[in-house]
Amino acid sequence: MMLRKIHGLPGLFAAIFLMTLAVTGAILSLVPAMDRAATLIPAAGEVSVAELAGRVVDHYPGAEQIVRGASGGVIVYYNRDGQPGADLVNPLTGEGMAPYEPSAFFIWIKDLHRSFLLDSPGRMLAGLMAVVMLLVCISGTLLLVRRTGGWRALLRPFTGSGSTRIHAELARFAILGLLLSALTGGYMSALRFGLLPEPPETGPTFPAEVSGGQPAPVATLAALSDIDLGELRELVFPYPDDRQDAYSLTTSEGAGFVDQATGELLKFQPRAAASVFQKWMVRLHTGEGLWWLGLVLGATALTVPALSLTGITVWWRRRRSSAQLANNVSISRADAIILVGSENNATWGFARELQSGLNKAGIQVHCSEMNALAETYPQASMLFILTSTYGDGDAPASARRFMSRLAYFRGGETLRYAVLGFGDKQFSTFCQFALEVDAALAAKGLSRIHKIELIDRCSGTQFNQWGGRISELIGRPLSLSYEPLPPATVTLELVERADYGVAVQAPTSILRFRQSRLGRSWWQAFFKASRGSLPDFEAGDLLGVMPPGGHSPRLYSLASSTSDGVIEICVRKQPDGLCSGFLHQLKRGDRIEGFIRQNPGFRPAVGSAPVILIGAGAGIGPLTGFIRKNTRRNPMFLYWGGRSPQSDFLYQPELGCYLEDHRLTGLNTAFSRSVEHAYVQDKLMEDQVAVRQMIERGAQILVCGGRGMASGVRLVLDEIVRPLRIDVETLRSRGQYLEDVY
Ligand SMILES: Cc1cc2nc3c(=O)[nH]c(=O)nc-3n(C[C@H](O)[C@H](O)[C@H](O)COP(=O)(O)O)c2cc1C
Repeated sequence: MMLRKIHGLPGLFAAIFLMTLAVTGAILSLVPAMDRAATLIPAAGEVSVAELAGRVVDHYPGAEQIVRGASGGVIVYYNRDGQPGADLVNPLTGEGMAPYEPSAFFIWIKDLHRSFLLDSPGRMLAGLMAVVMLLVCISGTLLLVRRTGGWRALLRPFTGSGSTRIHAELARFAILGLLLSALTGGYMSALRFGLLPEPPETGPTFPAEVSGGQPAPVATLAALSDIDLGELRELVFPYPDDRQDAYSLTTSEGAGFVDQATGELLKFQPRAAASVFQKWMVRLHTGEGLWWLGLVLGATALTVPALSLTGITVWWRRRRSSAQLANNVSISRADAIILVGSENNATWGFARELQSGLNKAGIQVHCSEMNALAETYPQASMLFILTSTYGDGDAPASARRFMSRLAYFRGGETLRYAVLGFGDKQFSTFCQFALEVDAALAAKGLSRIHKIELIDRCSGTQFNQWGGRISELIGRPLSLSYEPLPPATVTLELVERADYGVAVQAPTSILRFRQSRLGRSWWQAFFKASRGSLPDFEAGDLLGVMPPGGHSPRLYSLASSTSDGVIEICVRKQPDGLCSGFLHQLKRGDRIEGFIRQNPGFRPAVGSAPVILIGAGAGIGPLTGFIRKNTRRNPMFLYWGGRSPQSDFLYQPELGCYLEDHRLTGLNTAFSRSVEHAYVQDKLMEDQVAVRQMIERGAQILVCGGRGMASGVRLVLDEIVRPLRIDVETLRSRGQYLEDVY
C-alpha cells in the first residue's frame, strides 16, 4: 500500500511536468543523431590538429577559434572585415560547408526542457522532477517485481489486460532508460545548485615564458601535429601580431598552450578525474557524442506520456473500486471494527453493506483492510473479519500481512469477534484462510460473538441470514440485504467440440470457444479494452460460466492460453449437473456468457527442472495446455488415468504429436476398465524410483482432477518420498506440489 502511494501520488502530481520533460527530452535526443548525420568524420589518424588548422587558415585567414563538437563536427569562429562569423567546415579540406547557426527551435525546446522557460525557479523544478522520476521508477520497479512474483519473472510475458497491461509492458521496456535519464538529470541539477561539489575546472595558467620568435605556419607546429583531430575539443588562436601570445589547446586528455614560433607544448594539465566523470554524466544524459544512446533515451522518454495516462487510469479505477468508505470513523472512536481480506474486491461489497447496516443501528464503525490491523482498538467491543481465500488456501492480497501483525495485537477485555469466510466450494481448501484466522484469534484468547460462517460463491442470501443471527447476538437491529453484481461476462461462441467417454458412462467433452465478434468494436479488438473483451489468460486459469437459470458461476480450468486463439475447456457431464449439462448440449455456433479468473497458483514454474503432471478424466485439460506451451522442451512427464483407451482417451492424437516433437518426454496412462484395471497411482508406484529421483532434483508436481484421485495420489507420493524424509506437505510448502482439484 505504502509502495503504491509512493508510486502513485508523486507520479500523479508530477505527471504534467514529467510529460513536458519527457517530450522535450525525446525531441532533443534527435540532435546528436542529426548532428552526426550532417558531419564528415575522418578516420582516426587521418587528420592531425596541425593539418586541420592549416587548411582552415587557408580558407579563413581571420580564424580565431576551432571547436570540435561532441558529434565530431568542426566549427570555425572567425573575423572577416571586422564582422564575427561561425561556419561548419569540412575537416578534410578546411572549406566552409555552411554557416553554423544553432536552430532557434531546438534552443527553445532546450530551455523548456531545462527550466520550463522559467529560468532559476524552473531549473529547480526540473531538478525536483528528476528526483520524482527516480522515486517513481524505483517504486514502479518494486511494484512490478511484486506483481510478477520475482526479479527473474520480469522478463516473462505479463498477464492482464487493458491499461494495467500496457502500463506494465511500457515500464518494462523503458525502465532502464528512464532511470538513467533521471539519475543523470538529477546529478546535473544537484551540481548546478551546489548540492554536490563542482569538479575543479581550473585550466593551466598562461605560461610564464614564451619564445616570442617569428610565428611559424600553424600547419607546421610540432605539438599540434602530434594530436589527432578525434582528440581535439578546442583550439584558440593567438591574437594576431602579438608574439607573446600562444595557442590555447583543449583535448580530451586535458588543456595546455602551444608556442606559436617553436610549436612546443608549453604547459599541459591533464583533466581531473572528477571532471571526466561530470562530462560522462552529461553525455549519458544528452547523448552528446553517443547518438545511438540519445535515440534509445528519446524512445524511452516517449513512453512517459503513455505511462502517465495509463497510470492515472489504473489509479482512478482502483480508487473507484475500493471507493472511500463513507462514515468511517477513526480507530479510537469506533465501537465496531470491520477488517477485510480481499483479492478481487468482491468481499468489499459485503463489508460496505455490513458497515452501513451497523451505522443504521447507531454503531460507529471503522473499516479497513486486514493488513492494517492496529495494535489495539481501545473503544471497540466488536471485531468483524470478512475474508476470502486465494491460491491454495492462502491469504488474499489485502490480508497477507495479517498473521504477522496479529503477533503484536492486544485484544483487551471487551473485544469479541466474528469471522465470515468467503470462498468457493469447488476448491478443496474452501475458506481455508478464514478458518485459520478464526483459530488464530481464538488462540490469542479472544472470545467470539458468533462461530465462524463460510459463504459459498458470494451468496447474498447466506450473508443476509448471517446478519440476522449477528443482530440477535449483539442485541441491535441489523438488517442486511445485499446481492452482489454478477461478474462482467463476455459472449463466447462454441467453434469446436470433441466428445469422449459415453460408452463408459463418463461423457466428457473438449469444448473450444472463441469470443463472439458481435458487438465488438475495432478498437476493443485492438486494445483488448477490459470491458467487453477477455483479458489474457494461461492454461490453468479459470473460465467462469453462467449457467442459464443458475445464480452463481461455475469455474472450469482452461486448457489453452491466449496465444492458442481459442478458449478451451474439458468438461465431464455430472449427473444432474446444471452447468455441465448445459455445456454438454451446446452445438457449434451456440453462445454462452463467460469470464476469466486468473489462477497464477497453478502453473509450472519457469526453469529447467522436470515437471510431473498427474491427472485423471477431465483433469487432463490444463495439463495438456502446459505440455502444448512447453516449447523449450523441458523434461515433462504425464501420468493420466481414464476408463477405457477406446472410449475416453482424451487428447490422444495431440499427446502423440507432443511425444514426437519432445514437448512431452514420457506418457504413462492407466485405464480402470481395461484388462489392466489400473489407476494413475499404480503407475506412479511402478515408476517410484524415477519419480523420487526427479523430485530430489527439484521436479515440480502438478495434480489436476477429482478429489478422490488427488487424495490417492498424495498417499502414494508420501510413500514414494518417505526415503527422502519428506512428505507431500513439505513439497507443497516448497512450491514443488500444486493441486487443482474439484
Ligand atoms: C485463483 C483463485 C483461487 C481461489 N482459491 C480459493 C481457495 O483456495 N479456497 C476458497 O474457498 N476459495 C477460493 N477462491 C474463491 C474466492 O475466494 C472467492 O471467489 C471470493 O469470493 C473472492 O473474493 P474477493 O474478490 O474479495 O477476493 C479462489 C478464486 C480464484 C479466482
